Amino acid sequence: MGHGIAEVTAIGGYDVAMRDIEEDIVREGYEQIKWSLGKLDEKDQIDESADEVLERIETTTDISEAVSDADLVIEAVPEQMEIKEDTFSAVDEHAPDHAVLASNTSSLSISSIASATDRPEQVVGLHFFNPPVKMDLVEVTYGEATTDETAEIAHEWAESVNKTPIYVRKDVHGFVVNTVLVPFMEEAAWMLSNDETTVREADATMVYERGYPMGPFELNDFGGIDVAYHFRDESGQPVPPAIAEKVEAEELGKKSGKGFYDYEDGDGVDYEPEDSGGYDALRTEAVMINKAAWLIGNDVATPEEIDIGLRLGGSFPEGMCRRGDRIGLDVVLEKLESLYEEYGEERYDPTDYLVELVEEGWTGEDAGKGFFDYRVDPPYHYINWEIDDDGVLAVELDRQERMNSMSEDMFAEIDRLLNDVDADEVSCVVFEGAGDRAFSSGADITGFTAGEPTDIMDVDEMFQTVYEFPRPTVAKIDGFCLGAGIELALACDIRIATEDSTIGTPETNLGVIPGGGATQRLVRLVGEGRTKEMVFRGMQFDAVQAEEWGIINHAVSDDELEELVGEIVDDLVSGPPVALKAAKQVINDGPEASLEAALAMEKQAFAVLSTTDDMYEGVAAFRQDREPQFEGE
Ligand SMILES: C/C=C/C(=O)SCCNC(=O)CCNC(=O)[C@H](O)C(C)(C)COP(=O)(O)OP(=O)(O)OC[C@H]1O[C@@H](n2cnc3c(N)ncnc32)[C@H](O)[C@@H]1OP(=O)(O)O
Repeated sequence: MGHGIAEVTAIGGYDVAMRDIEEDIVREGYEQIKWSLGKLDEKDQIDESADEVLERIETTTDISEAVSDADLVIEAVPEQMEIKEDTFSAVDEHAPDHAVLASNTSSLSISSIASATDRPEQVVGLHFFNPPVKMDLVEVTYGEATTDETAEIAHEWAESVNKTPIYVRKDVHGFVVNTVLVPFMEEAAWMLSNDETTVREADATMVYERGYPMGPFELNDFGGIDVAYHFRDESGQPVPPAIAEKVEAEELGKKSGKGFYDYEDGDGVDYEPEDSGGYDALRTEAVMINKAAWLIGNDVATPEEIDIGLRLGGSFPEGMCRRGDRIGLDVVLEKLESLYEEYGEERYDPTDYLVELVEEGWTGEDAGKGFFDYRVDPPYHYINWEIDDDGVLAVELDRQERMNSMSEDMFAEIDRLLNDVDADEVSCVVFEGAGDRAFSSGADITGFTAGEPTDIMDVDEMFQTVYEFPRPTVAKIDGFCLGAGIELALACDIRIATEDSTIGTPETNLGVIPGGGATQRLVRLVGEGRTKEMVFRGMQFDAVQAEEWGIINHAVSDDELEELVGEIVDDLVSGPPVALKAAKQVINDGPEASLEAALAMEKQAFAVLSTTDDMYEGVAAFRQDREPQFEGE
């Protein structure tokens, strides 16, 4: 883990001294960084060359040499308190007074670690997820003595190396992510121990019916069953027998060849969709939501932070606060109360904050408020947007952990934004994807088996809203643009992409067809033959071919993208708003009418426009040889 953190830090532009106790170990870490940077360089995922980044990393076995001029020291030694304390005490002795000392522990107390130093107020947790190069999340954890200033320095530093930090405001065991995530595995293990489920039934239900990326036993095997065991044991909590027995038998999961599944003599993870059902998913989710409520009620984290943590750290399709608001907190509370009555276990005891919300009637989205407030300016979780002084509405699809794939919520947020925004304040809309990998990789596939067919069919509303939005829309594509991603782009008026972006309609590979308008919009754009070939074969190709086929307007180099989109936007901003609106309407509606009717539509629009102030302004500007100043009147 240490070398991964060193790599991320160097990619972020910092000089790094990487220290381990033996030359061989530190060299091995360096070689791994070199290999990883080479791969990133090859895939064009770093701005500099691998060698340039490597130049910023030096290795040593001498702790004083490593830390004597450091501003930030990040420890990633084995998870044993004694080793942590020894390391912190040595670092404290040699690091400059101003230096912040951080621990990458995932389970030990920051306060205890800090007590080995004379500067506990400058000690903080910086918990990375594995591998740090790939995983975006960092938990910034306060110890008892940590000052806001120290936590802010750590938070800002994490942002500066392109990570997404969340604050963990109290030093609680498991911090934010594991506090909520561990019950996902544990509750299933309790149910298995009580013969209330089977491994396959639990995994299949959570994946195929509830949309989680892995089942609880699959996840346990993946992360190591001993890790789950120690997590419980360290906190003095009883361990589910199903987990303890596996650890005793040294069946620790994938790494040992056998866990809940058999990876050596069996088929490994082998549950099927038909195994789902029967498992009490709400029981698991209620316990997790109860934990989330406990974190909020005790000022450890906000609902936003918890949900970002679960999405980025646990690859969950949505956070548990959002999920709780959807399920209904009254339903969750009722479930917990009945479990508490039946089993008497502390984990079912509803936390005060959850009870308070329900008593106040704030039971979730349907009530207008739950963990989140949906009443005024409901939150946008999956898109970022702003309108600049020129009226350019920039919409960024932001679900980077899943290639900006579109969940039901993201579809709804785009639709809501375009319906709620005052179109008169908008000159044009530009859609793009957050991060540097994708515009959007399509609809969220994990939602396919979890949702009702009617929910999935509802997505077309958003595409239609985009298509009919009365202002010009532009898709700025850089990276994967697949499935619903290209369908959103096709609903836009103009599409610009970087040359190596991947455009395609892979839906038939999933046994479905495009459902956001591609079959119809593509056929109108590129004809039946090409549409059928693309859709039937689930084709994906680069933007140069997409331009050749007429699917996008321009394929440009990485350097040219901003410039060309900027030029187009400038033209749209300075164009005559009423005429652009009319042009869009006539161009959109014309093909659905007979030529005669379409020409009549155009003629009528022309006639109306010829009475506008903008037309007089256009003509006057032409005569006076100046740029027109259109007012949209
Ligand atoms: C009505 C509309 C219907 C549709 O749109 S159907 C969906 C059509 N789209 C697709 O079939 C594309 C699916 N995605 C892919 O094929 C690949 O991804 C890419 C080629 C885009 C990229 O591949 P790579 O570079 O190897 O990345 P990675 O590890 O596959 O993706 C990173 C994380 O993103 C998740 N992800 C990507 N696309 C989707 C998606 N469309 N729905 C849900 N998750 C997605 C992955 O699973 C993974 O996640 P983890 O890191 O947890 O393993």
